[in-house]
Amino acid sequence: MTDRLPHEKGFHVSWDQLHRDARALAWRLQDVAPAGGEWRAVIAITRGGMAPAMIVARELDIRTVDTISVKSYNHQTQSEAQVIKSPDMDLVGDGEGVLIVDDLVDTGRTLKVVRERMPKAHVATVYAKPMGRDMVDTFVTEVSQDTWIFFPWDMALQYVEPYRGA
Ligand SMILES: O=P(O)(O)OC[C@H]1O[C@H](OP(=O)(O)OP(=O)(O)O)[C@H](O)[C@@H]1O
Ligand code: HPA
Ligand SMILES: [Mg+2]
Repeated sequence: MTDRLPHEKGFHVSWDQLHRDARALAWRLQDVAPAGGEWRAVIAITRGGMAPAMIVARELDIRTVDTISVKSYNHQTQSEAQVIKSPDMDLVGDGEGVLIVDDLVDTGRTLKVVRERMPKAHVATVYAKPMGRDMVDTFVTEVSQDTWIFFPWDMALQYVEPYRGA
């Protein structure tokens, strides 16, 4: 995971916005569905991919959903990703006809290891940053590399002081 501290900008996503954007992703995916029009399964990249994957699976009426879990390790400046939970590989095979969903691509490290496992799968994210964009087949919104995306599951409503105090 990239450190959020050096990021210049923040892009705050509400549940409502995420729902709309994940639906927009499903809409785009309809047009690139495999021959016959059906994806065999959705694979969510945990944990951030689970909410978008649920929405996409609902919109496209895909009932088979599995997960892959990828953990990033930081060894000083070098960061690498490892699969710590695989989907059912009998189901997934080489990924043909399978849709992989994540909330965003940033550096592309997560998707690199996922793609190695399922080279023929279609990879979709809701948001994308330029460094990782080429790892994704379909996405909805691009933000700049120096933007940190804040997701609704990491946020809480909070009181804010008015601009002018009493
Ligand atoms: O393109 P990358 O640089 O690899 O970054 C993108 C990944 O980082 C975040 O997941 P994270 O590993 O923080 O775990 P989480 O989904 O459980 O929050 C995000 O949900 C993506 O999966
Ligand atoms: O911009 C981001 N937001 C949340 N999680 C992330 N993981 C990598 N980049 C990001
Ligand atoms: Mg993630």
